[in-house]
Amino acid sequence: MNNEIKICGLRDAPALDAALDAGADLVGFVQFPKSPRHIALDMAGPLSQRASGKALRVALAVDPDDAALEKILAAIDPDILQLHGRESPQRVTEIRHRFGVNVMKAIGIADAADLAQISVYRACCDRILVDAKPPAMPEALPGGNGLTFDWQLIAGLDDKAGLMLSGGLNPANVGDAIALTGVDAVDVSSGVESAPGEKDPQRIAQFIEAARAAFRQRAAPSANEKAKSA
Ligand SMILES: O=C(O)c1ccccc1N[C@@H]1O[C@H](COP(=O)(O)O)[C@@H](O)[C@H]1O
Repeated sequence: MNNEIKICGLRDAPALDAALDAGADLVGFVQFPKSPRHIALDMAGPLSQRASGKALRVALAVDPDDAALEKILAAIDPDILQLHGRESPQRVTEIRHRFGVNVMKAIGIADAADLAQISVYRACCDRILVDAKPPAMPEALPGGNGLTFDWQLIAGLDDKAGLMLSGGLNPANVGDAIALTGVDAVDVSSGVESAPGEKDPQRIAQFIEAARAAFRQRAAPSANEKAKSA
């Protein structure tokens, strides 16, 4: 993973095109009927085809059984399956082997104790997504709640390889999130919307511009380093 930006929860061609035109590296299609970002498979399939070859296509599912997965993978043909539920490491391993799909497992982070899950899932996943832990309310979604968590927890990790940061990111805070945590990849959903499920093309472009600027800034040598090498 190298300086990647994912725009998730795309439900129509204008929103998808806004993400692709602005340079999104990954685009996500949510398969979770309780979410305002859920998209029916007969619509997700053509959208995914439209993105093929332009960005990596991510299908997001929450504790899917094999029958649901078969349908999701057949319709969306994703490059990556994002598992955003309570899937155990054993279930993730089973899914990867049974379906031959790359898996990104979402891990909810609220405090330092949650970080242990990163190494547990690293052993069985292709990528890890760190997200804010959902609030303990029956109506809360497993993700897409627009909530941030303490980024210092990620900043303090020795190994950030393969980590994608999400949770409450938006055009105004993504630059700080990248600078502070040092991650190579970010993901956003509700932070680029005008209303739940309604993507805002301008906010998508602003988010991608801000994230790219932060990645560039990090790659640029500091004035101190320049002076030393002169
Ligand atoms: O977006 C949703 O509705 C959703 C539903 C169920 C599981 C995950 C969901 N979204 C993912 O959550 C994170 C953070 O989202 P946000 O930026 O805080 O809104 C992101 O990976 C979304 O793809």
